[in-house]
Amino acid sequence: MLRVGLAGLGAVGLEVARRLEQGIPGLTLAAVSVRDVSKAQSKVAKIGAEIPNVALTELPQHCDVIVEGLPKAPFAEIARATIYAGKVFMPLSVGQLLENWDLIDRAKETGARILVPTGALIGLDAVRAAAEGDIRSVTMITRKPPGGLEGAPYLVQNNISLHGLNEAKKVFDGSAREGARGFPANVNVAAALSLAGIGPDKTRLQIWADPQVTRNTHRIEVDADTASFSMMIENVPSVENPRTGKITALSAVAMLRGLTATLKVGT
Ligand SMILES: NC(=O)C1=CN([C@@H]2O[C@H](COP(=O)(O)OP(=O)(O)OC[C@H]3O[C@@H](n4cnc5c(N)ncnc54)[C@H](OP(=O)(O)O)[C@@H]3O)[C@@H](O)[C@H]2O)C=CC1
Ligand SMILES: O=C([O-])CC(=O)C(=O)O
Repeated sequence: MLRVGLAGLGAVGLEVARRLEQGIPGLTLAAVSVRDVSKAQSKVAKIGAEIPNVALTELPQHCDVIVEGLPKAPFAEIARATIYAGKVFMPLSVGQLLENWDLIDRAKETGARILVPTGALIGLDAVRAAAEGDIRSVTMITRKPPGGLEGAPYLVQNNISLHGLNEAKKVFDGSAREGARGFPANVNVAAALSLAGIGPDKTRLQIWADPQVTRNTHRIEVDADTASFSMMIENVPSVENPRTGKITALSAVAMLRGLTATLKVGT
């Protein structure tokens, strides 16, 4: 059995916990790291009773695989602990991976693996395949309800107000790296896309605050020597955190399942 640990039990962590509790062949929920055990326990009864709640830095001692579903601030703590311990690290705060890039070299030394789920996005299988050839351009266009973008550092730093918006407004146009830095709770998907394709500096990103949309919408356009493709996903917001699409947690579950599956489909 592979022992899974969950760092954070919000929209991502709680759903992954529920699915593990229901049973996934070859995987067991071994430990969690949460701030409020009683809050977690009201949703997954075994937490704190049979499943230990431990400090973030201790989680890797109890587990083979860690799924990270934290805000930006504690990311580095769990990422470092997991990678230094040579375990499998599955981050959802992918933008923070770009900010802690030294961890890739450290993982090569310790034997750790960093597996990034497709998350709230689509089509990273095709982008990875195209990257084996020559990709000319990758562009992502994200549309979110203005409320979902409120408080983003880029908006604050540039005095961009979304108050009373009644038509779509482009609030960012730049590289995936700059976008992930300026909107750390909003476009981890752009960081993942960039890692699958041509990197965070060449991947272009537009972010629109759009009062007409109720779902977080991401469109990808890729031009490569092997194929040109465009794909769009409209994410249903999760109950625990409306900024996070429901499919994000399920993407991590699908990736976990793939760790032990006999038959695995997709690149
Ligand atoms: N890659 C992708 O496609 C996507 C990535 N994301 C990203 O994934 C991450 C998780 O998202 P989501 O689940 O919605 O986030 P939530 O805000 O719903 O949950 C975060 C969880 O982390 C807990 N937490 C905060 N600080 C600590 C700490 N120091 N130790 C332990 N637990 C802590 C919170 O606890 P408490 O409730 O007590 O504060 C909460 O349970 C975010 O960075 C988000 O931006 C989101 C969507 C798509
Ligand atoms: O859920 C989404 O649509 C994407 C998201 O928040 C992120 O990438 O951080």
